[in-house]
Amino acid sequence: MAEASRTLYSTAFIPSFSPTKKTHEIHRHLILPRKHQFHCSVSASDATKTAVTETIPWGCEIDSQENASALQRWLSESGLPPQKMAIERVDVGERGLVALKNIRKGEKLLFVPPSLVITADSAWSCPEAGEILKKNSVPDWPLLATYLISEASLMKSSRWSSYVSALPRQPYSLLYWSQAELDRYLEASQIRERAIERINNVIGTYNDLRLRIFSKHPGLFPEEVFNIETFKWSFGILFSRLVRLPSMDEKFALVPWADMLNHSCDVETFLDYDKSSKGVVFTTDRPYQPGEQVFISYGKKSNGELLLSYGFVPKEGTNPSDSAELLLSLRKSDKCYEEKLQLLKKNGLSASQCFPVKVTGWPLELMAYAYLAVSPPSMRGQFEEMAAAASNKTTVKKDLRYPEIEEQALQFILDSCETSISKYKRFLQESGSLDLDVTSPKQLNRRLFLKQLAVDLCTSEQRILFRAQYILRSRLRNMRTGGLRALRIFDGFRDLFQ
Ligand SMILES: C[S@@+](CC[C@H](N)C(=O)[O-])C[C@H]1O[C@@H](n2cnc3c(N)ncnc32)[C@H](O)[C@@H]1O
Repeated sequence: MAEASRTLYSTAFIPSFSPTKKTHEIHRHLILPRKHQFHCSVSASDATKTAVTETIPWGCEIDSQENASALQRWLSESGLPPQKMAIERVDVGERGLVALKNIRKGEKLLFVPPSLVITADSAWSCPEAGEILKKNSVPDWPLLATYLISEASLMKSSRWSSYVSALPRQPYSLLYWSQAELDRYLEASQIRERAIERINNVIGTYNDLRLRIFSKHPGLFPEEVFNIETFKWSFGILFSRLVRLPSMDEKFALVPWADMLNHSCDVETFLDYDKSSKGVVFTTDRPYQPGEQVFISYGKKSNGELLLSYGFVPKEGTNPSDSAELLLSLRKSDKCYEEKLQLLKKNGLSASQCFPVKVTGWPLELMAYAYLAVSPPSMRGQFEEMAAAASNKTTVKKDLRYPEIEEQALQFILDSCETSISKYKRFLQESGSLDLDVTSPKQLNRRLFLKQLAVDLCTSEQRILFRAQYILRSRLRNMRTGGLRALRIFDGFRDLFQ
């Protein structure tokens, strides 16, 4: 868990946006107050999706060099200092920043001035609209989403016009997958649930704004402009480009130019505000030669999280922060089911809970949950401490040990792991052996592109679960053979005493 908080501190791009997420990740990002959320069904049918791309008049094709060059010109004219990088077409991420000169390890780059950064405090081209949102205490994420739509709709009369024109018209993220696509391709992965939750959050946020604000000021927020399709676009942009700047009071920001940097799992550097140079910078943690693409880290995220927010999956085995969510559930047949459930709820958990498993192991919370799930009624006195240790919201002692039920707990985790592996196996067998090395949906049709992403994700998650399965089986084998040996010795003693 300490790892999780450290991870989030160093996170540059911060897309997470799921207040009801059933996982052990600490939320440091802004989330909408629950009372402002509505539960709507996901309606992103194929037809809707086509409509999205057709009705969003802003932005460009994700690989457009022309719009990127115009952005570069406008930024230079608007105060961006001369750069050691330029936007170019790249192999990883379509467009990216490429070194023009030798860049040393430890060098500060970018220096984007605050005047070129979009935050919740930025001036609105239509100030009345901004004032109404602020009067209604709209939090940063929905405020920035509305700001982006408002500025985009003003086209050339917005000062951000060149920036908006260079943004992707359809950002890659699971927000743009239909319910049918999520069901078909991500059935085995817990990321499917997170995507549905996120889509519902975006729809709920939009509905809330519409009811509370837009419908009361139709002149300022006409539905032709402020609708669910445009909100999906603006949230897609925020999920894939918004950063939190630790040294700028943790402010959320869109940083033109800096947001052309792609992610690499091999680097750890992230964007921040540099008080001495008064600009947004990052410090390279490796050297680059002219022509090489320069990367930053979007944070220590699993492949599933990268797909969820950014729409890509790193190559198998290249992401040291990768994890697979393992779902554990209380058994309905458990005599103490209700009692255990109440204690879980008290600790913010539920009857089914996901825990992140890595190739290097699993969190102590997962083991505590497993102990609780298998403990007999005679251990009632320990239920409370087990439930508390299973939660990442408490600071209680987590490293619990109950030797009398350890074997059952490990078997319980193994069973859940194998149930999950069988789902991945089924999906991967049915999808055949795709290996298309796809970097752009333009190269292929959408169906194949999404399928390849899903195959890449499921292969990497399955690999992690295979590793967990191996460890669990070995431990159980050792326990059982150790137990047998002890029994045999005991039998020998018994013979002696008879
Ligand atoms: C902050 S933007 C980076 C600039 C982006 N390439 C562009 O042309 O606008 C994030 C998006 O870049 C792409 N991207 C970033 N890192 C990537 C990677 N390692 N592999 C594939 N795509 C990547 C994804 O489409 C992601 O949603």
